[in-house]
Amino acid sequence: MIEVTNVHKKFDKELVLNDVSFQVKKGSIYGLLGSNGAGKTTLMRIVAGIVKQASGEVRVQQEAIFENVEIKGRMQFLSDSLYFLPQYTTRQMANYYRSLFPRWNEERYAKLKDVFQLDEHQKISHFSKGMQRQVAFWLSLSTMPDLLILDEPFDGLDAVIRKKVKHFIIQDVADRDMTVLISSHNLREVEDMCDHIGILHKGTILLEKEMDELKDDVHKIQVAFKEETNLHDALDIVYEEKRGSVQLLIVRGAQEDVERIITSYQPIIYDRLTLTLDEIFIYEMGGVGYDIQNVLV
Ligand SMILES: Nc1ncnc2c1ncn2[C@@H]1O[C@H](COP(=O)(O)OP(=O)(O)OP(=O)(O)O)[C@@H](O)[C@H]1O
Repeated sequence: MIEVTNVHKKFDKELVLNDVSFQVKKGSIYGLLGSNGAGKTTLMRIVAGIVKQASGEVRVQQEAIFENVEIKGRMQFLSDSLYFLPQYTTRQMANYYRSLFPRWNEERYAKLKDVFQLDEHQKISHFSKGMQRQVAFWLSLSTMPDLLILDEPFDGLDAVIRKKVKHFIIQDVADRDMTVLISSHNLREVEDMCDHIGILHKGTILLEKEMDELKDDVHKIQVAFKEETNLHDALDIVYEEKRGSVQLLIVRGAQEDVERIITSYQPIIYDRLTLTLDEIFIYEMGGVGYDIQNVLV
C-alpha cells in the first residue's frame, strides 16, 4: 500500500534521509518513532507527496505519489502544523473539503460532531490548539480516506479525546482496511494502536518490527543450576546478570525453543519475568549500539 524504497533527501548539503526503505501494508497501522530531528516530518511529507525525494521511490497504491491528485483525493495528511483557510468555520471548511474529496461523508461528519462537541459555526482560529487539532481529525475522518498520514497527531489533545480519536482510527482500519502511517517521538503514545513499529534515527531506519513479533521474541528469565552451566552456545543471550547462583537472562528466540533448551539442563530455578516494551526496545537497540531512551519516555 505504501512502499518507500531507498529514499534519500538533502537540505542544502545535509543528508536528512539516508537510504530509507519500509512498507506499510493495506489495513495496518505503522508507527514511525524517532527523537527530535530524526527526519520523521520530512519522511511523512515525502510519503504525502508534498516534498520530493532526491532519489529513491515512493509508491502509494502502486503509483508514484508526488503530484498525484487522484491518490491525494483518497489520502489525508495531518501535519504537525495545521492549516485552515483564514476566517473559516468548521462548517465552511467541511463544505470546502466536500468539494475537494470525492468520498466526503456527511453522516460521518454529523457523528463526529457529537464526539467532539465543538461549535461548527465558530471560527476555527478562535479555537484553542487542541480544539483545532480535533477539527483537523473531524474533517479528515469525514473524508473516509484510504490512507491516513499523521505527524505527531496527539500533541495537545487531552486523554479523553485522544482515546476517542484512536478508537475511530482503529475502527476505520478494521471496517474499511484504512492504512495508517503515524509518527511520534513517544512509543507510549502509539504502542496501543500500531501493529508495526519503525525507528528512525539520524535519517536511517534502525529497527523495524511487527509489534507481536517484538513481544514474542525477547524473554526475560531467571535461572539457577546445580552446577556451573554455560548457556551461551545454546541460547541467543542479549543480556546477562549474576545474582549469587541465580542468573538473570534476556534471551532472543521463540518461547518454546528457549523453554525446551533451558529445561533440558534441568534447572533448579526457572522463572519467566515480564519484559516491558521499553526494555525490549532497549535490548533490541542495544544490539546496534544506539540509545533510544528519548522515544521511550
Ligand atoms: N526546510 C528545511 N530546510 C533545511 N533543513 C530542514 C528543513 N526541514 C527539515 N530540515 C532538517 O532536517 C532534519 C530532520 O528534520 P525533521 O523535521 O524531518 O525531523 P523530525 O524527526 O520530524 O523532528 P521533530 O521530532 O523535532 O519534529 C533536521 O536536521 C532539520 O533541521
